[in-house]
Amino acid sequence: MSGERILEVSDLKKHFPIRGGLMGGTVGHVYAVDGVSFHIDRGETLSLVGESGCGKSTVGKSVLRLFPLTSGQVALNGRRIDDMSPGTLRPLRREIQVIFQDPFSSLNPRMRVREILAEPIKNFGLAKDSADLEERIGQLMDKVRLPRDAVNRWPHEFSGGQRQRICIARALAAEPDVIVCDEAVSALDVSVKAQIVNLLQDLQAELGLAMLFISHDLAIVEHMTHRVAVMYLGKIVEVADRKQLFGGPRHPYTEALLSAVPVPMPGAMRERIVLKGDVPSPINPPKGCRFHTRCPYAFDRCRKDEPMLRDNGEGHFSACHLHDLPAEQNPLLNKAAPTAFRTIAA
Ligand SMILES: Nc1ncnc2c1ncn2[C@@H]1O[C@H](COP(=O)(O)OP(=O)(O)OP(=O)(O)O)[C@@H](O)[C@H]1O
Repeated sequence: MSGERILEVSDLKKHFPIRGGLMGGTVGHVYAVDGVSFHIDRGETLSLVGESGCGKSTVGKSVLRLFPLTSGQVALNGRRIDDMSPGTLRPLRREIQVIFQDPFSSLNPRMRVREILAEPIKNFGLAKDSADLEERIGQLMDKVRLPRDAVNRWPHEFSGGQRQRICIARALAAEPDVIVCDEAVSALDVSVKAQIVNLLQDLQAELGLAMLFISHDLAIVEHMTHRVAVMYLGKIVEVADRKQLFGGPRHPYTEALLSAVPVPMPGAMRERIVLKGDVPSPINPPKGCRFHTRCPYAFDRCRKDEPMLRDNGEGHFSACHLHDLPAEQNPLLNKAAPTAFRTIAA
């Protein structure tokens, strides 16, 4: 990785107003994203993981500026885009592209593949002439390993995996620096999933793309990411390098999430940690640490003070009061082996 910062997000908040009452006024807010910071460098993948409803997609949509932000900053290639007018932002949209989960609904059924790929090239004025346009379209098909003559076909003539390749080609057509993959492989069959992940990794290495990989599937993330950020109820609770995070989680929520990831080893299984209760509502998040209502290690302070995300060693960030206890009293540091690798005979 070059260390060239492509995307920088600082204290991002997105609160959706809840309308109600007789006059239809604002009666509350959904605190979907409530103070999230991260960065992604050229050639790097940051995966954003967490249970459904924790705010992952809202982070993705916020950095794509699909709606106005409540507060915070988003810098793309060093320029702030969070407060840009739609007109100023339009040409910069080339630099950040998205691949959504459902390749069936994200392609216009009335456009052939050629037109789908030509659209961003034309919109951003990237082709010199029609011969250049045609060559670019051909090269995009090569990049995603589809035959060039398939450009004359309609989206419904392709399988799910092939359609996702077309979505990737469309994202690449704009020559972006960063791609947001919002559950981009979640709807695909297992074998197709692996092929698309491999393709994304190859393209990243070839083009130096930065990737924000939004996923609830930790088994996929473990296979392909550089760093991981774990979200819970609108906040990032842990960020670390892939090996650090999977090898020794420093937040009880991450520890529980990892305990549910299957181990690719016959006869072995992880010691499963089942969290009590449901995820609280993002309309009225718990005071103190948002995770304390479900945390197996919660103590008094967790119910009162909100823990800050901070470096608890070697760039491994977590937001948990346990790290203020003496090491021998910190249950996260006193495992026989890190949860992710602890196996017990089946
Ligand atoms: N437009 C909206 N208006 C009101 N609330 C919203 C809106 N979009 C999302 N939310 C709420 O914000 C919270 C976070 O949603 P978000 O889709 O970002 O979560 P997620 O982690 O991506 O979950 P999933 O994987 O299920 O999509 C949820 O409680 C959701 O209901």
